[in-house]
Formats: sequence, structure tokens, C-alpha cells
Amino acid sequence: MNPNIASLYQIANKPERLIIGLMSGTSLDGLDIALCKCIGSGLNIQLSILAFETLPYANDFKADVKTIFSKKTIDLEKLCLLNAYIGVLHAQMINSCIAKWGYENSQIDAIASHGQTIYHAPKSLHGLANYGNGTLQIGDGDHLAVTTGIITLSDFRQKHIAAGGEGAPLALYGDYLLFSKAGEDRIMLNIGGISNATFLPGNLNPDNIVSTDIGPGNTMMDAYIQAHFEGNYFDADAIIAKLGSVNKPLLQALENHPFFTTSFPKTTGPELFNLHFLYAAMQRAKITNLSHEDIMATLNCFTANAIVAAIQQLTAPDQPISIFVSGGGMHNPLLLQNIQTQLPQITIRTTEAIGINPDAKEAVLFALLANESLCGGNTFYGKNTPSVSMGKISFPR
Ligand SMILES: Nc1ncnc2c1ncn2[C@@H]1O[C@H](COP(=O)(O)OP(=O)(O)OP(=O)(O)O)[C@@H](O)[C@H]1O
Ligand SMILES: CC(=O)N[C@H]1[C@@H]2OC[C@@H](O2)[C@@H](O)[C@@H]1O[C@H](C)C(=O)O
Repeated sequence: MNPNIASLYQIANKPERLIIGLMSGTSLDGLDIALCKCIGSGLNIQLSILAFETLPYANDFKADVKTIFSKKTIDLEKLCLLNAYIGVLHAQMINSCIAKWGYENSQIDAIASHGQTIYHAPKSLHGLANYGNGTLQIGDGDHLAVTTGIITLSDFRQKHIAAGGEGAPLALYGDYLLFSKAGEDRIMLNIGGISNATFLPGNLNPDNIVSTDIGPGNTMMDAYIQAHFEGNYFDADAIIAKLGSVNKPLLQALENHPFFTTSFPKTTGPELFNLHFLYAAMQRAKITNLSHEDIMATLNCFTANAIVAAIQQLTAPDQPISIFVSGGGMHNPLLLQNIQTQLPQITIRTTEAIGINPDAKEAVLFALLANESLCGGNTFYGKNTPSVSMGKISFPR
């Protein structure tokens, strides 16, 4: 037997595994690295985070990725080079974290690598009759495996598409395994570049799970700040948005898009929610002169309204519901306030309240997906989503 296969077999048979989950989202702020201990699998999983770090990306690297990120026309050579480069960069970041945390690479059973999303093209976005859903994440798993010496699972989204999904949100799987609770309807809300939500029914019937993208999270606010406030990457603590007021005609123009009336589940990305989307809405609303502060206040409100509308769509009026938020947007105080004031009856907590660091949650979810591919695979996630094992396996040798 090839020793790689023997080692994979041995890892899959262990009662517990150490898996490093990686997430680098559409905000391009850095790489989230979560070292997870996974005992068992499926609905019996016991997962604990042993260490977590977000390693920020250098500005030059961000600028490089941005040249090929969510654009229809790009430099193919750059795409080809970054595919390998990101694999090696992520591997080096992992190596430094493992050493810092006081572990040896040989103690880690597997890496679960999301990669860097470069383009997300669900059919609802491209509209081309001859093509289905598409998505592309780069940072090749072989480079991670060779540079770390650790078996790596990567490129999780293709299997989801192959089995009939849009390649996202994959949060559903981990949300269901980790956070479902009998007798309590829950919504897991993640506010990253794009916001998404998973409704977890208290009756535990997987057919009642709904997981969907909602619309922009931080992406439009971030893009506006980056374009107009040199040296700033996001509206830290909503300082700028708090100085402005919401422009109603612009808000209405932003909200008047078919994405918001398309039924769940649906997915999206910065390919749609970007500055062109904003400028087109400004044109339709005949707005030529609005302060940066008012635009930021309006984008903040637009983001919050989309989230509130999705929560209202996922629940019946007066239905008791627990909401657990994660992702960078939860650190935006105005965004949270704009959401909470429209949902006064609901207590919104972070996932910390149920044992998972909200900044680490997405990286943890990928560790879980890898754990399922290694030693689970028997869970049924309901009729609305593919129940498949995801991730391609790369060997170090
Ligand atoms: N103090 C803060 N005030 C306002 N916004 C913040 C703050 N801290 C973080 N953010 C927002 O969070 C973003 C980063 O969020 P996150 O790391 O969840 O994104 P991501 O991983 O790229 O998301 P996704 O994968 O879901 O697209 C920042 O770009 C910023 O918009
Ligand atoms: C294609 C892609 O990278 N999508 C991301 C993005 O960031 C948030 C939202 O859009 C979500 O659909 C997804 O990530 C999370 C982890 C998911 O699949 O659940």
C-alpha cells in the first residue's frame, strides 16, 4: 500500500484528530487559522478550538490578489502564479503558527483549506444558458501539503456544485453539526464580506434547515472606504458612517434589485455587490452630490436591512428565535445597532455564547468539513442541500 494511503487510513481511524481549519474570505483581511481537536464525527462530534490566530495579509499581497479578484477580465498569468503562491504562503503561515503554539507539524493530522475565492458565478449572476453554477478558489492544496508535510483537504466547493448546489454557503454543514439544539429554533448569522444565515430548526428535522447568502456584509462598505479614504481598509467602529445620515432615495435604489426577491437558498459575492452596484443605484436615484459620511451611513443601513429582511423571511412573526452572530461585521457597532433596533424582540448574541470564538467560526467549519470527509460522511443534511463529502486530498509526498 502507498504509505500516503496507509497514513490517511490511520488518521481516519483515530478516535480524535487535530485538524487545522483555514479561512480567507472575501474581505481579504488575512488568513484565519484554527487548530481544532475533533473527537468523533457527525452529530456526535465534540470539537474544541486549541488555538486560533488571524494572520494579516501584507498590503502588497492584497493589492496583487485584488488585480484578479471578482473581475470578469484578468491577467491569466497572475492567476496561475497566485494559485501556487497562495498555497505556499498559507503553508508558511501555518508552519509559523504551529511552532508558535508549541506543536510539531507531525502532531497535526490534517489541514482543511478553503483557499482564496477569486470568482463566484452562480447561474443567477452570469445568466448564461449553457453554463451551470461556477466558483473558483485558489491556493493549491498540493503546495500546502508539501510545504507543511501535512495531509491537506482543499477546494471544498466544487463537490457541492457537482452535486447540485451553488458551491455555498457551506456553513450549513458545520452549523447543523455543532449548533443545532432540540427545542430551540436558531439562526446562525455570519457577517463577513457577504452575509449569510443558517436557520436550524428546533425540531431537528434536516429538511427544515435553510442556509443562504443574504447580500452584502462588509463588502460594499469596505470597498467605499478603500476607494475614498486612502490607507484605510474598513470603517473601523463605524466612525465615518456614524457621522452621516441615511439617504432614503439611495437606500431604495440599492434595495431595488432582483437578488433580494429571489427565493432562498441563493448565493452571491462582490461580483454583484461592489462599487458599480452603488454608482448604478446613485444614477437611478439621480444623486450626484452626497457626502462620504451619508453614503457610508446609507450602505450601513442597506446592509443591516438586508440582514433583517432575511431574518424575517426565515422566521414567522413572533416566532421565538435565538440568533448567534459571527464574522467581522459583528465588530461594526452601527451595523449591529441598525439590525437590533429593527428586531427588538430578539436577543442577538455572538457564537461565543455557545462555545465558539465568532472570529474563528468559519475556519472551524472547514476543519469540520475535513473531519467529515475523513471519518464521517453518514449525516443527512436535508432534501435542500447535497449530503456529500467535500474536499480534495493532497499528500505531502
Ligand atoms: N472594529 C470594526 N469596525 C467595523 N468593521 C469591522 C471591525 N472589525 C472588523 N470589521 C469588518 O470585518 C471585516 C472582516 O470580516 P471577516 O474576517 O469576517 O471577513 P471574511 O472572512 O473576508 O468574510 P467572508 O469569508 O464571510 O466573506 C473587515 O473588512 C471589516 O469590514
Ligand atoms: C464563494 C465564496 O467564497 N462564498 C463565501 C462568501 O463569504 C460569505 C458568503 O460568501 C458564503 O457564501 C461563503 O463562505 C462561507 C464560509 C460559506 O460557504 O458558508
